Amino acid sequence: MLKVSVAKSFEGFSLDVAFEAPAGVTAIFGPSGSGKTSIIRAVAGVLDCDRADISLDGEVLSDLPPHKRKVGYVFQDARLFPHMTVLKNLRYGGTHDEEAVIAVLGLGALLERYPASLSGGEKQRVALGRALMSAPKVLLLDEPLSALDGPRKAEVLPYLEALRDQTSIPILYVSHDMGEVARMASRIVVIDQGKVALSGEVQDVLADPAAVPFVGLGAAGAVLTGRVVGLADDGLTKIETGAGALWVPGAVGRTGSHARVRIPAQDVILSRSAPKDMSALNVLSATITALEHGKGPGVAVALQAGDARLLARITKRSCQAMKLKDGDQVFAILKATAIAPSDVS
Ligand SMILES: Nc1ncnc2c1ncn2[C@@H]1O[C@H](COP(=O)(O)OP(=O)(O)OP(=O)(O)O)[C@@H](O)[C@H]1O
Repeated sequence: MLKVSVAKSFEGFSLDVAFEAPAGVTAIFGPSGSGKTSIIRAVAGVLDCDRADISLDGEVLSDLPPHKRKVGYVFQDARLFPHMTVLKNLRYGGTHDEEAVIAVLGLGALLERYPASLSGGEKQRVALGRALMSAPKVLLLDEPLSALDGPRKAEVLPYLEALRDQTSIPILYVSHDMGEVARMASRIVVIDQGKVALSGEVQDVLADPAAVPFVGLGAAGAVLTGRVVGLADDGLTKIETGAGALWVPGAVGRTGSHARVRIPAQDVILSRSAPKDMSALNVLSATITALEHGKGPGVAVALQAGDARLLARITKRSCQAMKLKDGDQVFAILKATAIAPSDVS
């Protein structure tokens, strides 16, 4: 377990946060300038803090200089040495588990190449490999995909997921992109103006109506976990989740594999009665557990569907017309095509 408690004042900005990150991915999410990079720099030991209590499995890191902390740090840009081959860049980090690292990041065919000949996604994979070969006990990823375009991101994400699944160290993952967070992270720490606004399991935090003001309307929404049942002839995949069965577009994973599906709050429609003669394929029976009226025209509606939580964002007008209140039974309707392939993993 990584325990972080740090404070630092700059002119006009002060950071004061405390959170814990177990093995696996903890996302550090927040708007630009909220203090995410400062947190990462504090853990790495390169920010001179006013207060720093950082420990890993009981061992105090904050007293150690950066090179003794055993942290791997990957930045937005790969920062590779241009005059060294990929292999030499990797070995600059160390030689820990070299074969396994090269395999998990798919670097075998790139080893003799120089950074100038690599795509942005390939460079980031090398930067990840270099960090891993130093045998880190903590991995710090500061927006590792933000400099990449959509297709490059999509190319690197599966490698990041494989890395996540094969390592058992805490990974702090800074990102602005909730789709990425929902895919990669099991926990999230939401930072707002240098403070922890919310933290916890991704499923719980994102389905919490109180998260909407912090994560933004577009990012709010549930993350459901489930198992792939199979691909139908018409190109839709069935996923059995705690909230019920969902149909999502395209071929998604092997039958029996684990899947996560992000359901953005703004893509959920509510109905009092079971819809008939309607094109939407995904209709989940749910109970309202909370209603949070925003400052604008919207209401965030928290729902319990089976053993999963969902979040819907509807208008105040609809909420009044339907007379919705806590404890009401409703149907949550989700159009299959609204589930983007990148939101399923
Ligand atoms: N060395 C410094 N001197 C003065 N102010 C600083 C310094 N480092 C960071 N800050 C300020 O601290 C605040 C938080 O910066 P930080 O880079 O941690 O935010 P962030 O959430 O990572 O932002 P972004 O998403 O844009 O990278 C900003 O207002 C920034 O200007």
